[in-house]
Amino acid sequence: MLEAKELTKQYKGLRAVADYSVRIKQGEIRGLIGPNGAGKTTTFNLLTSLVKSTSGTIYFEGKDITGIRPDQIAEMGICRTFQNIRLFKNLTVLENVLIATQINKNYNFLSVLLSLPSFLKEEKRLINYSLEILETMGLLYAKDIKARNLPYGQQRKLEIARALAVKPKLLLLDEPAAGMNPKESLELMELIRLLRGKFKLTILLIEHDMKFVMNLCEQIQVLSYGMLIAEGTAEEIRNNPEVISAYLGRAAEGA
Ligand SMILES: Nc1ncnc2c1ncn2[C@@H]1O[C@H](COP(=O)(O)OP(=O)(O)OP(=O)(O)O)[C@@H](O)[C@H]1O
Repeated sequence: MLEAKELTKQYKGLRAVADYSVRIKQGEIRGLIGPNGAGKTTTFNLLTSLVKSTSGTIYFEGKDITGIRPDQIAEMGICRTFQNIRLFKNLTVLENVLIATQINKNYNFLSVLLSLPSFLKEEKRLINYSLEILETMGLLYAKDIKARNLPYGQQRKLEIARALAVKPKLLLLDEPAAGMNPKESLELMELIRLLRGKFKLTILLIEHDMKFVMNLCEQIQVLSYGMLIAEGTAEEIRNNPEVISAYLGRAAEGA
C-alpha cells in the first residue's frame, strides 16, 4: 500500500530524517517510535507532503506520489491527525466532521446556489455518514456540543473522526493516545482495531505510550536522530539493545 524509499529531510545543519524507508501492507497497523526529536513527525510531514523531502521517493498503491500537493494526497486516500489537536473549536462536533466530508462531495456550485434536490440529497448523505462515524467513535452523544467543550481525550477521538470523514485508505495517527488516561487509551486501542476492520484501513501511528504501541502494532520501526535503528515485532523491538540504549541515552541527556 505504501512504500517510501530513502526519504531524507535536511534542515541547514540538521538531518531531521535520513534515508527513511518503509513498506506497509494493506490492513497493517504499523508503529513508529523513537525518543523526542527523533524525526517521527517530520516523517509524517514528508509522507503527507506537508514538508518537501530533500531526497527520496514515495509510492502509494504503486503510484509515485513524491512531491504532490497535500490536498491531492488526501484525495488519493492518505489522511492524518496531528500531535497538537487541530479542530474548529467553536463549531459543534457534527459540524467538525461534516466539514471534513466536503472533500468527497458530489455536487456542483449551481446546485448549492439553487438548493437543487441533488444538493439536498447529497447534503443529507454526508450528514448521515458523519453521524455514522460519530457513532462508531462513541461521540454521537456529543454531536451538538462545541468542540472546545469536549474533554481532551474526546477531542483526540474527534480528530480521528475528522480524518475518517475523508475516507482514507491509509490513516496516519500522530500520538493518538497523548493525554489519555490508561482506561481511555485501552479503549482507543480496541477502537483502532475496530476502525481498521470497519473502514478497511491501513494504519501508521506515532506514539510514546509503549504499552499502546507494543499491544497494537504488528510491526514497529524505531527512529533515533533521524535514522531508522530497528524494525520488527514488539518482542524484537523490546529486546533490541540498540533501541534500549537510544532511549536510555536520550533519558541521560534529559530529553
Ligand atoms: N522546520 C524545522 N526547521 C528546523 N528543524 C526542524 C524543523 N522541524 C523539525 N526540526 C528538527 O528536526 C528534528 C526532528 O523533529 P521531529 O519533530 O520530527 O521529531 P519527533 O520525533 O516527532 O519528536 P517528538 O517526539 O518530540 O514529537 C528535531 O531536532 C527538530 O528540532
